[in-house]
Amino acid sequence: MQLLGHLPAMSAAEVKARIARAREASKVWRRSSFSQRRKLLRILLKFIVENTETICRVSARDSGKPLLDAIVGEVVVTCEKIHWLCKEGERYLRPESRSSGIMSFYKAARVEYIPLGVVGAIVPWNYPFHNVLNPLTAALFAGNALVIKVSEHASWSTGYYGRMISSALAAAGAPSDLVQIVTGYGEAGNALVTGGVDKVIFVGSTQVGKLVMRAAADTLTPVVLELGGKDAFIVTEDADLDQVVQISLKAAYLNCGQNCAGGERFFVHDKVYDKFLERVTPLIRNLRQGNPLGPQPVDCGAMCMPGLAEKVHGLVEDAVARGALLLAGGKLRSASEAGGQFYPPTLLADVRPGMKIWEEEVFGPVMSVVRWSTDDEVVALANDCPFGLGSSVFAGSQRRARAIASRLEAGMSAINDFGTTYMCQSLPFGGVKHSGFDRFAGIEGLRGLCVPKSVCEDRFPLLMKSSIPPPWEFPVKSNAVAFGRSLVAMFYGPGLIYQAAGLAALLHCLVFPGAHGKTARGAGKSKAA
Ligand SMILES: NC(=O)c1ccc[n+]([C@@H]2O[C@H](COP(=O)([O-])OP(=O)(O)OC[C@H]3O[C@@H](n4cnc5c(N)ncnc54)[C@H](O)[C@@H]3O)[C@@H](O)[C@H]2O)c1
Repeated sequence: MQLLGHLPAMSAAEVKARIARAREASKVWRRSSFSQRRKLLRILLKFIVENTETICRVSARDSGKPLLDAIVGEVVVTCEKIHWLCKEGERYLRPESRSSGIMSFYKAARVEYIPLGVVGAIVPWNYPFHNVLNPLTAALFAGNALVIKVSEHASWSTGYYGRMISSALAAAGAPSDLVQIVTGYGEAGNALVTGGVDKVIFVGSTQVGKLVMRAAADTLTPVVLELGGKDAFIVTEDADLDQVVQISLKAAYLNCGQNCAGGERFFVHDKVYDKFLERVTPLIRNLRQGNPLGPQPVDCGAMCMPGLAEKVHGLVEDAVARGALLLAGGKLRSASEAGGQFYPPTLLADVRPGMKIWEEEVFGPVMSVVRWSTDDEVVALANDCPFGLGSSVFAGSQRRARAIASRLEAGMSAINDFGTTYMCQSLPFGGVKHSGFDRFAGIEGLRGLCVPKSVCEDRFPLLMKSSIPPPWEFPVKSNAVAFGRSLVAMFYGPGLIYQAAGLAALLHCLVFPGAHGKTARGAGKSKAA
């Protein structure tokens, strides 16, 4: 809650000017080779590896997260992404052959992945470094320019990160205007959506996602919506509790719970419910919270967005008033008293439908525990939620965990683990229901930053070309329809006899153009017709 500096709240005109600069740069970069793009990413990667701690300290100062959370959530995932793009990105952006079907058997078909041009990204404050590098690395690798609007709650760090990006562009010989960072409020974000970019990747709340989609409709700008989440974390009676306990704490309290794909709803089987609570309660009560840049290591840091601690506390109070058990945390201190906006790691047991916390995204350090006893029941409880981003299922048998996960309404499922679908950068990231649609990251997300252009050409140009068959030439002949019917029967008829009859009828049409009435009967003509 201290002033770090000032940055411009850009006007719509300034945002448009940034898009125009990016547009010019994109015209150069779209012709770059994959090896040039890899060179740029490797320069970034080298800088990140050599300056990991500084990157984390800058993120901690801007967002209040502990350094370890920054290493895991900001640096490791970014390095993993760059590594994946360099290793496999080209394979998925090269032209891809496709089958040409029956009628076009003499054609070669393929998809070419053409850079979109200028990608616009609007991102939140929870991971100031990764939220910038995530769209940046993919958009540039796919041959685009990027205009990125960072959050008004985490803009200061873009000074350092922006210098890193500019230096990397210069060192790689890429156009200096290829990446434009926009600072400001919602109006600047709106100007980006309506300012003529070729696609918008919006990462933020469901509420603002709807505004973005509405604004994008005017210009028919495609949008990817990566919205809120309220992930289910399911524990069966035979799960390995030693493994589950520590992972569940990370799922709930990493980055002080400010994760879109964070564990919020912990469904624990009746038979191990009390044991689970006995194990996690003392650990949660003993988590150390404080200044992430102080002399002592801390387990939990601060909340970033002003007012978020009050909002989280409101949800906890409502749950307790409606019968939930408060087993740890749950006390709100003022920012001046606490030395910042801190909300303690909180544990609620016996959470049930009807409480606000059952439905609303918390986006804070609260583990809500729910009791269940049959697999059908837990699937129904987990799916009783407006969000559907990530999920985790822990069971003694991987088969049972997989069976439960397959029934969850979620974009991602980690089996006997948490968050691994995000670490595997070849996988698409995204949700269902109010968590948004379309995918960012992974093969699908990378290709989504391109126009998938369909191309079809002659497979043997010297031997065979398209020509209009005589019955169909203008003016069309009287046997044109009979010829068409024969063709359909020959290619798609059910069985060889039917197809042979079609071929005979087709030849008859060609040899006796005037005798169509008799010849086509029976071949390709249904009884009803
Ligand atoms: N699914 C994901 O990948 C993902 C990742 C991180 C966070 N989130 C979600 O983000 C939310 C928290 O972030 P937040 O509070 O910054 O979200 P937010 O929706 O308030 O803001 C996100 C961004 O949108 C901008 N914005 C605000 N009004 C706008 C408008 N009218 N037009 C265009 N842009 C506008 C903001 O300035 C900010 O940069 C949570 O709901 C969380 O679940 C989702």
